[in-house]
Amino acid sequence: MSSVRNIRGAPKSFILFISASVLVVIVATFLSRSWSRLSLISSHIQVPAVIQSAAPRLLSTPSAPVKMSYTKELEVAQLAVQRATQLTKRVFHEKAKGTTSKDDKSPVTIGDFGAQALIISALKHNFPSDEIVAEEEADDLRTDGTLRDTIWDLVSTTKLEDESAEGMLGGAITDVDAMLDVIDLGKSTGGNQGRIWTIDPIDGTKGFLRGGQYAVCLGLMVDGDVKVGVLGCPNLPVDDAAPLTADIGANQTDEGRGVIFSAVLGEGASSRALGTGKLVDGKPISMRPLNEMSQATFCESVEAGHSSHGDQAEIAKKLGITQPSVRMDSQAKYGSIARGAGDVYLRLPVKKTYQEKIWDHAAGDLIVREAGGQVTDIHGKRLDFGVGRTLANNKGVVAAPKDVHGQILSVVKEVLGVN
Ligand SMILES: Nc1ncnc2c1ncn2[C@@H]1O[C@H](COP(=O)(O)OS(=O)(=O)O)[C@@H](OP(=O)(O)O)[C@H]1O
Ligand SMILES: [Mg+2]
Ligand SMILES: [Mg+2]
Ligand SMILES: [Mg+2]
Repeated sequence: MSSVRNIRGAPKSFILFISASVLVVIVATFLSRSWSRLSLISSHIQVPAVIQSAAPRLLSTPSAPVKMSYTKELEVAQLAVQRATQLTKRVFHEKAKGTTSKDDKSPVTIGDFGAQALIISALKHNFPSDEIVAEEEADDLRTDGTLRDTIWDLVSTTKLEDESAEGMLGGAITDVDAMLDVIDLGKSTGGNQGRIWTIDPIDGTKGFLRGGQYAVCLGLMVDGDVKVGVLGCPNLPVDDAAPLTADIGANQTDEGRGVIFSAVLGEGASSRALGTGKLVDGKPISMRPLNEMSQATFCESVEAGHSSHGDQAEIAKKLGITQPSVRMDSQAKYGSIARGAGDVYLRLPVKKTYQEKIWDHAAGDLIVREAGGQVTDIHGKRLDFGVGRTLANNKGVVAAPKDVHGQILSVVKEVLGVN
């Protein structure tokens, strides 16, 4: 029987099959390259948040996970923190920093109330149905007219210099009574359901009063997990490579100081100079590799009542660390180790009954983890932000580069006598 053959004698059907296969491969390669080029281009285009979050759902197969980048949340949070730091800096430079004492005897200033009002108003403008857990409440201001008017004077006159940035935050609060109501929107009980913002308008109030480190802190939790974290640190050097120094004291100038640390879960951490209008460009940050434990720099609280200095010193000694620890107030400690200016932050419980507040740790925890660190309590448990306004399931904090965290934790447990 004769069959149709080509020059090398292969059957025609076989040649057709090979040609079709080659064609399929060429078309597939072309499509996949075009797709990645398209993705690359789209990553440089500012696409509205609503389209960004919907796009993966529309383009991916039904089983693929939906990627949320929290673009709008991050931008609003950074701008809100930036605006709030303008108010706190005005308080420091222009106003008498008179304090009132809270029930736990800790200080609160006009800066704390004012910063909280400005941040909540920006969040409510952009995300009206989100809940908020914030440190301060307006009770004292409702009965003290002078205090209330001083704060209103600051809040009503603090704006970002860039109109579109200020517009994104919704502009000014309408009047003094609205300001009190806005401050009191931060009374959510927290938990592990839905979207909850956590605000510490001035963390390290004692540091703020001394002219030392403090931080304006904002975090977004979704179902108990921190997704976005932002820390504004007006008194830290802008330069990520600047050596870590203790409290800078009351006579500092703002020159070369002021930094915002930010992170989105799964997308890394960054730092940028704290400005007064639009956000300036940020750059990625990461913890520094620690080749020799003896070279590690430890950060700890200034207040011995917040973290045991004695236990910290013993832990450092057992690890062979000779350098004295650097004491600084606030979550500036988290930001400093995240950018490799220090290595380890220990917060060692002083009182059995004290429960850490979620606003003292949410942003810092995410920023350190996104910069390559591990953050746990003294028992090695991840910090659990989903159980209310406090970290009721945790004791203390151990934050360190991922690869040495276990080694440090075992010495912490040994010195504190815990499992
Ligand atoms: N007993 C006790 N133990 C642990 N922590 C406490 C305690 N009392 C208060 N606080 C909280 O400490 C927050 C200040 O953070 P730091 O400890 O990092 O700063 S400091 O160096 O001690 O000033 C501080 O935050 P701010 O009130 O925002 O300044 C408090 O929430
Ligand atoms: Mg406080
Ligand atoms: Mg605080
Ligand atoms: Mg505070």
